[in-house]
Amino acid sequence: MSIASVIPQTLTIDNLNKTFQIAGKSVDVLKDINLTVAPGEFISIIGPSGCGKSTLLRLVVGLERGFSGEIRLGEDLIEEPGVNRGMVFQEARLYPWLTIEENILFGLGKGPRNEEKQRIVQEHLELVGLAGFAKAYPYQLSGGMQQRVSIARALVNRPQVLLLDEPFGALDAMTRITMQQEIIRIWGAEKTTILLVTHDIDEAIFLGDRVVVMSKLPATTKSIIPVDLPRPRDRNSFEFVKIRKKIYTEFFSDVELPFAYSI
Ligand SMILES: Nc1ncnc2c1ncn2[C@@H]1O[C@H](COP(=O)(O)OP(=O)(O)OP(=O)(O)O)[C@@H](O)[C@H]1O
Repeated sequence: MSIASVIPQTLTIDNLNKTFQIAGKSVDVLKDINLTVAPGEFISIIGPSGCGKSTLLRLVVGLERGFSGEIRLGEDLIEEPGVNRGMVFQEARLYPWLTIEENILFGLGKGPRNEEKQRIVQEHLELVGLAGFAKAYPYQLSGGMQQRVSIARALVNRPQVLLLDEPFGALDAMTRITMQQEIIRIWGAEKTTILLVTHDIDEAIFLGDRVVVMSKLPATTKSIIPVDLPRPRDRNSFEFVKIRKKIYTEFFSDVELPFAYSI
């Protein structure tokens, strides 16, 4: 049975604009972003470096203030962090002096009673395939295992929306592919809505129900490409390669390349 008991609601991003002050100048980073994410949908987000992908996730998780437009989960406006959203960053960000179970417990906060907390932590360790590592310390785990712990910590409050900011960026190619399969397994079990930022176009297609391609600054949603392929996906299938080509074309349409490059 799934750990999640809360049915995810629609995430709505309406006319979102975000400006930063950088070196005394106003820089428009996000411009008129509109995106409606269905409950349980998996959205991949790609775009040029510095276009505002992380900013978008930080706005959805409630870490960033001072924007115009609206972000809603169901009927509720998002204005600050809350347990209905969890975030995983590129690096695992675990506390090195705490064991794996203590790291996950830390994410759980004050809510449940002690025995209940132990049960929840154990369930999440099993969910991410680390049942035997409760008493280990982060330094005793590989990078991929540490990242699984941070996924467990983000899921422990049963968030409706999981925000993944290049979560596999620091991993080697082999571990990365394993983690992609793991996240699909966890998503299948939990039915959590997921927004994933990645620089890897294949990863975006392998994982997402739709791929959002953002433009360079000020970033808009340049195109949203559905990936209507059954899972598990074959990265070498004709249909996959066709979508990859379409996304490459979209991705590079406003980017000047420093050398001759054929897509
Ligand atoms: N706290 C901040 N204060 C001022 N400017 C910021 C802040 N955070 C981000 N920015 C600026 O906003 C823009 C977008 O940054 P962001 O990190 O969201 O981009 P990104 O698309 O995630 O980049 P990358 O793909 O390289 O990780 C950049 O120009 C950055 O300098």
